[in-house]
Amino acid sequence: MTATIPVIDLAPALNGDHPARVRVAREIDAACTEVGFFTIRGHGIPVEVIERLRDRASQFFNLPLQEKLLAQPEDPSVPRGYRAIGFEALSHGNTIDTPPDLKEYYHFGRPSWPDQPYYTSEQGQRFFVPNRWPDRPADFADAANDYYQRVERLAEQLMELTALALGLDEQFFADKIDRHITAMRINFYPEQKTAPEPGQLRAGEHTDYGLLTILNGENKPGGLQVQVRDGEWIPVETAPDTFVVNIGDLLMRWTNDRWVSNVHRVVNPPASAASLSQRISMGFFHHPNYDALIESVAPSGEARYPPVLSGEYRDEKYRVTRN
Ligand SMILES: O=C(O)CCC(=O)C(=O)O
Ligand SMILES: [Fe+2]
Repeated sequence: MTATIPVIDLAPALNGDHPARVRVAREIDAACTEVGFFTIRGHGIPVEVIERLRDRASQFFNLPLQEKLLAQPEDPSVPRGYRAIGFEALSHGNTIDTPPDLKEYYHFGRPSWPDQPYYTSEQGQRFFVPNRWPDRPADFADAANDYYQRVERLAEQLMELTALALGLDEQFFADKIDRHITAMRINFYPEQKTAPEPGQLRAGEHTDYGLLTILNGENKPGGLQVQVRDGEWIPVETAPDTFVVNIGDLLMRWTNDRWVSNVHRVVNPPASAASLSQRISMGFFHHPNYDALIESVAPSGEARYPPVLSGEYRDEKYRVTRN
């Protein structure tokens, strides 16, 4: 039987009593154990918020390249602003050698933070980097900040359910994510006017790095696929008012491999549709406080990974995926 991505309705957990939360947590546990991906509805984020950011992103990415490049930091290690095709190969994070991804992206984080050493020290500045916004469209920043803040709240709620699903206190993760270093990326996969190089994809196969990725995608030719247990690649449907949630490496390590940070990729559109197939996806890469130590907690038994610091893990992944 072909595996499918489970759809989980969050509404009973967000509005309901403890037994309702436990039922939803069980669904999350099953999905993360089996495939590491699930789709959520009933999440409470208005579709207008999603559509507004999608629309502003589309306006930006359809500007001339010269104008977009004004929003590209010169220093390649700055994780903010615009990045053009050729900058990144995600597969390198999993030591697979491919040509660069056929995507552009816009990288941003929270708009502001407290004036405290955790954020402003030399180390803090690696993770709390001022956003960079283009002149056009004028309210791109507003749309992005609104979206970021709403999904940030959703991530907190999902981490409470995650703790419940793992048999931990619901607040287990609270002090590990209260100063999180989450970045968002809006990925733009342009139409393909020339054939890709051998082995070149919109996004090469990879696993994500952090806790949970919360992604709003688009069902277009040349979309997201996840590799299931028997090695088969299956498509991940992404309706406009839902999010795809997948777990990242740090959460997999935290669960001592009970949950799987699964391999996924974005394929090329078929040649017949390639010149018409723009696609946008918007990913919130929830990542713990940079000083959180990730040690396997569940289930008990011998830890399969040495402890790792959240911030170090992210920096190393950014370094190796830069093309
Ligand atoms: O575009 C997508 O649907 C997924 C992109 C992705 O996996 C990523 O940016 O990590
Ligand atoms: Fe990914």
